[in-house]
Amino acid sequence: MGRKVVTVDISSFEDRKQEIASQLLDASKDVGFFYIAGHGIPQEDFAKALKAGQAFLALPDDVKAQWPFNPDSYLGHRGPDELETVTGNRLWEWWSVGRYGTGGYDFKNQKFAGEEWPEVLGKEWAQTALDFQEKVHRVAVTILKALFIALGRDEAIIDNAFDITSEENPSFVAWNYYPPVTEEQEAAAKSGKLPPRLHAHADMDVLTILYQREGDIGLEIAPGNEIEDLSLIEDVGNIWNHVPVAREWTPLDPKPGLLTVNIGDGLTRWTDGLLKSTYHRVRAPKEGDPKGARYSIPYFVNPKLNYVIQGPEKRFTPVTGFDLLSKTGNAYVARKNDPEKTWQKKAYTEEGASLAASPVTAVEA
Ligand SMILES: O=C(O)CCC(=O)C(=O)O
Ligand SMILES: [Fe+2]
Repeated sequence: MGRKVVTVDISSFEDRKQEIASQLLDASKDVGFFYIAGHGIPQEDFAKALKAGQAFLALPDDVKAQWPFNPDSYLGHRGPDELETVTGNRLWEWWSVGRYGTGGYDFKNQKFAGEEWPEVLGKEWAQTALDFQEKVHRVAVTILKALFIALGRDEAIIDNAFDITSEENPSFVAWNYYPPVTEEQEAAAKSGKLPPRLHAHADMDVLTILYQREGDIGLEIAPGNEIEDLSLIEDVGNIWNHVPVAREWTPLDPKPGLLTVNIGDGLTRWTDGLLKSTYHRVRAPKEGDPKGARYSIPYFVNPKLNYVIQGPEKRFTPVTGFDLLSKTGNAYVARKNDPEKTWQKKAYTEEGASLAASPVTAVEA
């Protein structure tokens, strides 16, 4: 069985709007993940952004702890307590910044409170993060406009809701770091007990633009029946909250020069379920896989803090940009702080058990 994963070339958008729009709509109604060519971002920009993230992640834990994860803005550092239950090793680490670094919210004035950057890395660091966000944001806006054109909706809505210059713009860039595989993890993997490096989830945002480092395999998607369960999207705090079992996983490996893009829960809500937010995970390394560190750079695109999104059919309750972030962020923290670790145990047992299932191959289109 194959699943069609499409590559859409978005170059010369003004001249090819309709063609790009219909290709993106097909990809988004079906698989919800696609590759983007012709995005215009040179390879050295990705290399520079990767280096910036690596520089932060290489700092000592007590330094990184100065920028703890803020569950309302979804910004900051997560990692030291993300230990998996089988071997006790750290599986995953995360650092994210928006237009104002990791600055929190000023609730009274409904905007970001001020800039906060890791000055320990020098002044250039912030500029690199800002430049990168600007470039990927442009790609995101093009894709969202194309989808709105395909749906017969006003593309000017996109310029307004995703205005990068607004003090209410909460879109952000993140770096995922998956440490090298330890001997204990290799042993656990052989007996099929190692959980995924990043467990199955759907993104909470409207759109995610993902840079995957060349050679860093492991990303898998599970489109299909599961996305029909729209009650999971109705719960805004859904991200990470439930454990999909017995899914069929399709590898979505990095392709040189292409970006990987996926529809998030926010766009599923905004289109009354038409565009699909798809489960994905980073599987545990298998025998014969590279044992080194893995990195990826997602850019999560969200509407302005007070911007309300709801589909024309009003199938889901309206939510703001702030809701999408804070409800998922706070659900994550609550789950992590559960002394019984109920969710983690369930996730690791059930997902670990389904790892052996043979994947469904991606068919190029
Ligand atoms: O590391 C990857 O390839 C995927 C990351 C991801 O799904 C996420 O950050 O939401
Ligand atoms: Fe994701």
